[in-house]
Amino acid sequence: MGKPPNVYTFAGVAELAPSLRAYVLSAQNAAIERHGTFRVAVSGGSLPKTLAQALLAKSDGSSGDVVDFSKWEIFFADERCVPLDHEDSNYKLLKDELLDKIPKEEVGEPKVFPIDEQYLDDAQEMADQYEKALVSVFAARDSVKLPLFDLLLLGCGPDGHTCSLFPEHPLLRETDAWVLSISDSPKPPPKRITLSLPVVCHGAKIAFVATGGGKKDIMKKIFETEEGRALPCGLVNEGAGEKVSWFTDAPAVEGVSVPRRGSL
Ligand SMILES: O=C1O[C@H](COP(=O)(O)O)[C@@H](O)[C@H](O)[C@H]1O
Repeated sequence: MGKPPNVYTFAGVAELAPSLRAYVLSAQNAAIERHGTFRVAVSGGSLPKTLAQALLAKSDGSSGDVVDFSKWEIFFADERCVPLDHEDSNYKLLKDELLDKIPKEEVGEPKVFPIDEQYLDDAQEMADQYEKALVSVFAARDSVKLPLFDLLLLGCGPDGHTCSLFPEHPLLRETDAWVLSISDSPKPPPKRITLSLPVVCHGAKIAFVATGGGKKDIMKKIFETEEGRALPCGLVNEGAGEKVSWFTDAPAVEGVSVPRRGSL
């Protein structure tokens, strides 16, 4: 690995949210400058709530602190094979926490890429169709080896999983596909689709948000042990190095020694 990931720590979520906002908007502004759009992959779990707290806050009025949702293309880092209005749906979670609360007249409306509900019974077909959606946005599969997300916003499960990439699962060895299916997820629901590890690590920027005392043990494992470095979150740290930033609160990293603590 080159340079290690950045780890930012705040007293709590209220203190973390403004820095997450600054980080996301810096990625947004750079992406719009580069290619006119901001392509983001978003996780479910605890992330959408914190993200909403960051993005729905009032702007400080500076030129860089403007959310331009009209330029956002939002994809799902992983999704459960359930209807879009199901309690387990990552899309529903994002919709309830963030999308439905966006003041569209002020900051525009993002283009969102949910799963296609007609493939709910067939996780592999669902993954193939989602990959096709990525191909249509990120150019032809043959000409682009991997899709380049401007930013991936990820969670870290208490077992070290991220997206729907679970510890020791054979999907971690996948090197070719962009989107994978899983039918034996150890965390319910069992049928899901997920971005592959190479796609995650290829992202221009990758942010993990891990908050609360419930993450302390897994953070210790990821940052302090060999075993933890082989967990999905550890593999992203290893594969993407300094492109990775961890947004944590004090309870999540209490007593954890991290390689590089920074301030934004
Ligand atoms: O099942 C999932 O869990 C992870 C982690 O969730 P968290 O609540 O511990 O933050 C999440 O990132 C992923 O998108 C989701 O499908």
